[in-house]
Amino acid sequence: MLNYKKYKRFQTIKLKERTWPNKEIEKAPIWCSVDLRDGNQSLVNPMTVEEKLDMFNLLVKLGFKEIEIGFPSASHIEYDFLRKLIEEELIPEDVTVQVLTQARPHLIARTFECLQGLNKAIVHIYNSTSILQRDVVFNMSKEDIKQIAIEGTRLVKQYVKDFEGEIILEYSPESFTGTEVEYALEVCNAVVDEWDATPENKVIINLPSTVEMDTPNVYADQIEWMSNNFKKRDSIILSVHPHNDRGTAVASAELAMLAGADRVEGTLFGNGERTGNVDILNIAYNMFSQGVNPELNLENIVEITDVYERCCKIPVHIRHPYAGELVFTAFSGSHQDAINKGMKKYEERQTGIWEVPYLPVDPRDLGREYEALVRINSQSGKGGVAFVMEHYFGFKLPKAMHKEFADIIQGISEKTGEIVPQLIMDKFKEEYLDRKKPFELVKCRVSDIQDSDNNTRIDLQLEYNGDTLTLQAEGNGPIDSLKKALIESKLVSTTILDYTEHALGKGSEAKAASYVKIKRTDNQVETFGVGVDSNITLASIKAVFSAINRLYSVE
Ligand SMILES: CC(=O)SCCNC(=O)CCNC(=O)[C@H](O)C(C)(C)COP(=O)(O)OP(=O)(O)OC[C@H]1O[C@@H](n2cnc3c(N)ncnc32)[C@H](O)[C@@H]1OP(=O)(O)O
Ligand SMILES: CC(C)C(=O)C(=O)O
Repeated sequence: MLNYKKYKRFQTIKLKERTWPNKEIEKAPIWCSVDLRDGNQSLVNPMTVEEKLDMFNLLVKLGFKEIEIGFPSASHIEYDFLRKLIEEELIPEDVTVQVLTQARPHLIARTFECLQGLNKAIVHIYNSTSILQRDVVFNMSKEDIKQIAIEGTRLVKQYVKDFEGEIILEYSPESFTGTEVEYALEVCNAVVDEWDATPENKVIINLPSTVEMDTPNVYADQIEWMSNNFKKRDSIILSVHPHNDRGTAVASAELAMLAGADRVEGTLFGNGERTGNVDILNIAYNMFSQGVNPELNLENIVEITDVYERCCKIPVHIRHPYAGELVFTAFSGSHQDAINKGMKKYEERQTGIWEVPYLPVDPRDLGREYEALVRINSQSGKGGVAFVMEHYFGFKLPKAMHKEFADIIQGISEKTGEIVPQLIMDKFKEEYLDRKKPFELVKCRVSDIQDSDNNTRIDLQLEYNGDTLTLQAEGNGPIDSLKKALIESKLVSTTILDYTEHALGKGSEAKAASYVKIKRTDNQVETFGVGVDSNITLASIKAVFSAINRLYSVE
């Protein structure tokens, strides 16, 4: 049995009048990407300077205005990367870079050395305040730990005096979720005081769930409690930095925003220590899917995925929210049917409001294609096959024909697994368009006539079981004339039950696709036939022979 008694629950807080459950996310927070720092420090092989630059450029393109570019005092690569950004003037004017350092004198000194020449930066200092780390890592009292934060702030302040650019301070009581809130508050208030923060010169107080330890509602309570109890709330930008140990970082960030967070730190696809940071794309697309402007340029998820996979060397999972290869794909019949119908209604209604079953967002808004919405295997149904025929090849099969063709396709997919669109089309040709036995239409002339009973004459040349046949008849229209010619030939006995057609393609290249449903009167078997031709009359005649060939093919 699992030894669950080995674990204890961390204290929750008893918030009496929490307000966050009644709120909604109405605007984007200040986003800060920590891909180049928290994301990078968790990689098997941290990014090279070139890869960091690729990632930085992507983040700028996505519209991040605050980017933690690294921990310059940690390594040469980190240091050199910031120097490159500064010396080659690669930081756009509206982007503020952020650098992380422990609240330790030599690391702060090195950080400021690296920052020289920059107009504006966020200097992010941290020390762990958690009960556990105070004990096992530092073996220090609460007061001593608070002094690390105060001393770090004092040092930054000193360096700022000789620094030509603007410095914003960010302070993180690292492992906040393992810290008593009262103590975290005491440390943060001390930093705010030491910095002399004012509403005009705000300090960023970042409350990380360095390790996600509880359900998102507990994190939200902690954030709301802190937000309500800061001495100088108006002088603070309240930031959160959720990790994903329990797999609920996105929910934690969202509830924290309801609870008062102004700013969210996270990464693309949630890369970061252990199970990662919060996935900023996920939160942003969630907002977008609820009609809230995420204030990031997220139109091209394919490009975002490519750069991320290249720089981090981590593949994006096929089921990753919004980005995964399969997240807009249905294999199962009932989902395919609902998507197919929903897409048709969406196109017909033209309301501009997206409402399609199973698809929380329009894949095209993210730079994804509709084709991948439906893929066919043995779990698929007739709606899915019809969707593929229409969206890949332009054939709008009549509703009554869906089952007939889907059954043929399922017969194959049950044996072979997934069946790709081109194979579906190949089968469609084999079954309907290319049948030449027992009848092959060699020539066909349809002419208008002046007759009291009939207005059309048809002349046909056919190959039939190795013989050449010529048939002709008069009727009201081409199909009626054809029907009469076939009856007179006595080779078949059929009734035409249904007929539809539509244009295939556009402009001068357009063809007609015709569908007929025919019944064999001797055995009552019914089937569809399909004909395609640039001449609409010929398309319908071909459709009749397609159906007849299907009905008589086994003889
Ligand atoms: C939650 C987070 O993600 S925080 C960010 C973590 N990121 C990184 O650590 C990546 C970059 N880090 C590094 O390159 C290195 O760890 C450095 C440069 C920061 C420090 O390197 P070193 O001093 O050689 O080693 P190390 O990290 O093991 O230092 C541990 C010491 O720092 C102390 N320490 C750790 N954090 C702090 C802090 N915020 N303030 C003061 N002391 C600290 C520890 O108590 C320990 O002290 P001890 O040597 O007396 O036992
Ligand atoms: C430095 C801090 C913000 C951090 O990365 C964390 O706590 O996870």
